[in-house]
Amino acid sequence: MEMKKENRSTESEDKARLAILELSHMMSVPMSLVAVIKMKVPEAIWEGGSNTPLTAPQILHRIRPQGGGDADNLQRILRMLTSYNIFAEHFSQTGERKYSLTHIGKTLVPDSQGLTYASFMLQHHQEELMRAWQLVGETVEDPTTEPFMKANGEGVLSYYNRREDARVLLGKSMRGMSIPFMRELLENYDGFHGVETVVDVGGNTGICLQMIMSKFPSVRNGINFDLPHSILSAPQIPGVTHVGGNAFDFVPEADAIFMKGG
Ligand SMILES: C[S@@+](CC[C@H](N)C(=O)[O-])C[C@H]1O[C@@H](n2cnc3c(N)ncnc32)[C@H](O)[C@@H]1O
Repeated sequence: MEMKKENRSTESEDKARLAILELSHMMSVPMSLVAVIKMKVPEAIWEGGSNTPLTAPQILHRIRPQGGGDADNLQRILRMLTSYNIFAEHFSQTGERKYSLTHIGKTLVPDSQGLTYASFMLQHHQEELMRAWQLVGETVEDPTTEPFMKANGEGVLSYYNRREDARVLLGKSMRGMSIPFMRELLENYDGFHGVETVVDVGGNTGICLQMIMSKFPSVRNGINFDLPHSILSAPQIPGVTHVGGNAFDFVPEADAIFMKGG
């Protein structure tokens, strides 16, 4: 029997329903990604560059050599992340599912310098930030206090000031993201020729400044300017002075200002 036209959904309505279902489950993607990073699944598969496709029990054996764990649940997580192109799925002749890393998955494995995007993912999904995200609507309904403060009983600056582990994670996440980016940028940009003093506003550990100065010897003075808590863990870098302050109040003088966000 033919359905009445008004009861039939259009193709775009079908797509809309699928899209809203996917959005409703979106949380499963970052949470599963964080879980596999914490369990060191990408390193277990990569194993020094072999990237050999492995079954879930084989991966479990590598991450838990002492035994235990649930391979079926690990496989569920791997299959879901495969649909987001983190892992590639391979079928053996006996029908077993095996998993290797895609190019995206490989970004979660530390390179020869220990750099990885895994720290960036962990930084953005730490418990205190996740609690604040649950209150994002309050920025509209009651913007008098920032969500981080409402959720955690202290402001974000005080949190990073107090928690060295959080500062270290932030530093690692910035390095993992910024060093590959800066390598690429400095290969193609030569605007620092002849410049003597550069201030990096929001420079965090000062790594971008260090890379600029090693490519452009004319830059003899680097000023790494960041909020006071951020420069607490900044390492000593020859030629770089770490200055604490708020860019909305002042920015130290220099020949050139550099600024790069995450
Ligand atoms: C996303 S990180 C970028 C770090 C670095 N530029 C990089 O690309 O690796 C942003 C930095 O800006 C700093 N920041 C945020 N607000 C600031 C302000 N008002 N004044 C100075 N620094 C600030 C943060 O502390 C943090 O280190």
